[in-house]
Amino acid sequence: MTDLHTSIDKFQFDNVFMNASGVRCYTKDELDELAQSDAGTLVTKSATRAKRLGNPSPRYARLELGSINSMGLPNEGLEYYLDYALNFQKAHPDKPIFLSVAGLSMEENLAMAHTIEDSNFNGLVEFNLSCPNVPGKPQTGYDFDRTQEVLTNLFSFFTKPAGVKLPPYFDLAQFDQMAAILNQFPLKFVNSINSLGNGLMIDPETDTALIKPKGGFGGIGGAYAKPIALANVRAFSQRLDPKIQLIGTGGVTNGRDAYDLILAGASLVQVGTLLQEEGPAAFTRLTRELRAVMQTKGYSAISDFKGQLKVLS
Ligand SMILES: O=C1NC(=O)NC(C(=O)O)N1
Repeated sequence: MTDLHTSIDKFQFDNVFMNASGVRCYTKDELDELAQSDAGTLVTKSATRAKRLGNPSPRYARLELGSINSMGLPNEGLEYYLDYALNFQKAHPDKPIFLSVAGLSMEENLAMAHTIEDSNFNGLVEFNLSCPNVPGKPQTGYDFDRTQEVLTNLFSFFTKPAGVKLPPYFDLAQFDQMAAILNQFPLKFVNSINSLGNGLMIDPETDTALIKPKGGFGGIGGAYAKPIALANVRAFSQRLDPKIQLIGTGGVTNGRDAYDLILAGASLVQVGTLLQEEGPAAFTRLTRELRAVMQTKGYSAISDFKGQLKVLS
């Protein structure tokens, strides 16, 4: 029987699949649905200190090969998700979960990190450095000096297990530069990628941008993202200290897509657009399909093929 068990640092998960932050994880009810699904764990919607309404609708649209979104970090505020996480870990001590935070400033990120550090949260924290959709706010992950500064300040006091959610990079020199920064810090994981920032799609009937915020600019997810996600996971798995594990996010529509992210080096696989469109039952299908691919290949465990992408010699 194929085993989908995986781990990050000391944390064990009985299944490689989980949601991508922002998808079906805004409310306690949505989070409970994820917890009851076949997913191995879950991550909360990226939190800001205070509750946010986010951008005006329409702010999400399904596309032929994925999705476009400019949600603008709508969320219930950090306390809401921290409260959920503390209750969850009491009820499910054997199921570690992820808490995602996305401060709109250095001060906000550090303030939220202090709140979490001072709490009894015993899961993993995902610092989102890559939201592309807050008007006027650049993606921290594209500013190397700022990233260095945020992580330096953060790890001057933060001791809980943490990682970062990165935007996609498209230049090998950027992989080198970013990996050199990330390797300086006690990160447990790097999650690549967030949506392909600031795409644009058009309604053919009305010649109008599909979504309202930012003149129609928004993050692109789904099948469009797969080759970029594979490259980013692979590039960082080749450059990061082995202590820093990869989470692969982007373009997962079936078991083979998940298998490919694991081949590229991912220890966990996050699902966004597909989960948004198919619901938590997607995890049951993905699990079945990944097991089938593994069986075909003669693998019985994730470790049999993780990071084993071959190249032409
Ligand atoms: O980090 C994010 N990535 C996205 O694609 N969208 C959300 C958002 O807009 O809140 N945030």
